[in-house]
Amino acid sequence: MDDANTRDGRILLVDDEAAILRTFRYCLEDDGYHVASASTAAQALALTRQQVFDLCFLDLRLGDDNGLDVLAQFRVQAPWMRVVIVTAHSAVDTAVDAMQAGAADYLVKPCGPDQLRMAAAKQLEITRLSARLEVLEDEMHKPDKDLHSHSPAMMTVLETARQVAATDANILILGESGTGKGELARAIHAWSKRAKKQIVTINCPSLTADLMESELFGHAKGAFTGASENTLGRVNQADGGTLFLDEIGDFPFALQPKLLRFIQDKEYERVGDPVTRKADVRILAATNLDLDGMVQEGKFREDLLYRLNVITLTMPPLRERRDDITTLAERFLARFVKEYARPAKSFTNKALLALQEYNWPGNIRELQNVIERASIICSADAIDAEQLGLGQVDTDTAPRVGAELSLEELEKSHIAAVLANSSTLEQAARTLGIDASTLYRKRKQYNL
Ligand SMILES: Nc1ncnc2c1ncn2[C@@H]1O[C@H](COP(=O)(O)OP(=O)(O)OP(=O)(O)O)[C@@H](O)[C@H]1O
Repeated sequence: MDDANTRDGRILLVDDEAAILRTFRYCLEDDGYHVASASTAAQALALTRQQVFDLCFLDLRLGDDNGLDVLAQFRVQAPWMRVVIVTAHSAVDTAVDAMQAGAADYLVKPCGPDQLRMAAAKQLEITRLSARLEVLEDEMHKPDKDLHSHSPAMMTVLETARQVAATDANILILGESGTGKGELARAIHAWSKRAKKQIVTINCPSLTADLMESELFGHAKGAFTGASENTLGRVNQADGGTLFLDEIGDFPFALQPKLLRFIQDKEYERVGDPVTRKADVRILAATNLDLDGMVQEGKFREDLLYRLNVITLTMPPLRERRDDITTLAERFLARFVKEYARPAKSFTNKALLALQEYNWPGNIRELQNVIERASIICSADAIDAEQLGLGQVDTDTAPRVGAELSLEELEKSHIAAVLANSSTLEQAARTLGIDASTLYRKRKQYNL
C-alpha cells in the first residue's frame, strides 16, 4: 500500500475497478498530490486508521460493500477528511443521500481528468482556507503588535530571534510573565520558512497529563471514556509549521518522555492507537520558571530541557526597557480609545512620568491593563497620573483582616497589594511564600 503521509494534499482513492484507480492515481499524482488507493471498504478503513488523508474519492458501489456505510465510518474515524462521492449516472440519487450524510461533493462517472483535478483542487482549497481562517480569526483577536524596540536589551533579543528564526532549531524563550514571550514566539514563526503553515499554541498549565496527551497527539475513538470521536491532535495540526508550548515548566512530568521522543524522532502515537505517525514540527517553548532549578529538584527532565533550549532567548522585563514604555502606552491608548469610543488622545506629562517611574512587575501585560482601565475612566482628552492608579495600594480602602469577606477576596486583595509593591514576580512570590508558578496561576485566576 502507498505512503500518503506527506503534507500537501493527501488523497485516498476508493474504487473496486482497478482501471479507474490507476487512471485517477496517474492524474492526481501528476498534479503533485500524494495518493493512496484501496479497492475494498476494509482496505480503505485500514488506511484511514494508519494515515491522515485530507480528501477521499469514494465510489458508492464497492462490490458487496455499500459506499454509504463506508462514508458513515469515515465520518467517525476521520471526520477531518473531505469525501467526494464518485457515482454512476443512474445512481445520482444515492449521491445526494451521501451529501446529506456528510460528503462534500460528488462526481458522475465517467469523469474526465480535468473534472477530477478540479474537484480535488476545490476540496483541498476549502481545507486550506478553513485552516487559514482559523489562523486569521486568532490574529483578529490580537490587535496589531509591533515588536520593534528602542531598548538595547530588547534589540539584541530581536536581532538574535530574526537570525535563528530561519533555522529549524528549537527555541526556549525565557522571561517574566507578561514580557511578550508569546508575541516573540509568533514573530519567530512569521519570520521562519514555516510561516505559510500554522503556529499551534498549547497552554501547558491548562491541561492535565491525560488531557494533554490526547490534545497534543490525538486519540482513537473509544480510547477512554468520553473519546467519542477520532481526533488528530495538535502535533498533526502543526505538521510543517510550529508548535508553541507556552508555560513549558508546567508540562506534565509523566508525559515528558513522550514529548522528548517526538522532538527527537518526530514520531508519536495517538492515545489508544498503536500506529506510529510522523510530523515535521518546529518546537518553540516559553516559561517564566527556572527550568534548571526544576531539573535539580527532579521536576523537569534534563534531556527534554536540552532538546528545548538549543537556542535560549530571554525577554527583558519592562523596567529594563524603559525606552519603550511611552511608545507602548501610546499604542495601547490609541487602540483602547477606539475600541471603547473614549475621548483621551494622549497623556499629561505627569502621567508619562508616572509610567516611567513605575516598576511594572506584570510587564507589558500590566501596562496594557493599566492603559485600558485609564482610557475607560478618563473623560478628558489627556490621561492624568491619578487615572493610571499606579500609586501604592491605599491601605484605608484595602480589605481588613476580620472584615466580612471571603478568604478568596482577602487573598486576591493581598496578592494585588504585594504585586504592586514588588519589583518582580519572583520577589512577590517570595513575599507571599508560594512558588512563582502558583502565583502565575493565581494572577490568571483573579485576573490581576
Ligand atoms: N510588543 C508588544 N506590543 C503590543 N502588545 C504586546 C507586545 N508584547 C506583548 N504584548 C501584549 O502583552 C500581553 C502579554 O504578552 P505575552 O502573553 O506574549 O507575554 P508572556 O511573556 O507570554 O506572558 P505569560 O508568561 O504570562 O504567558 C499580551 O496581551 C500581548 O498581546
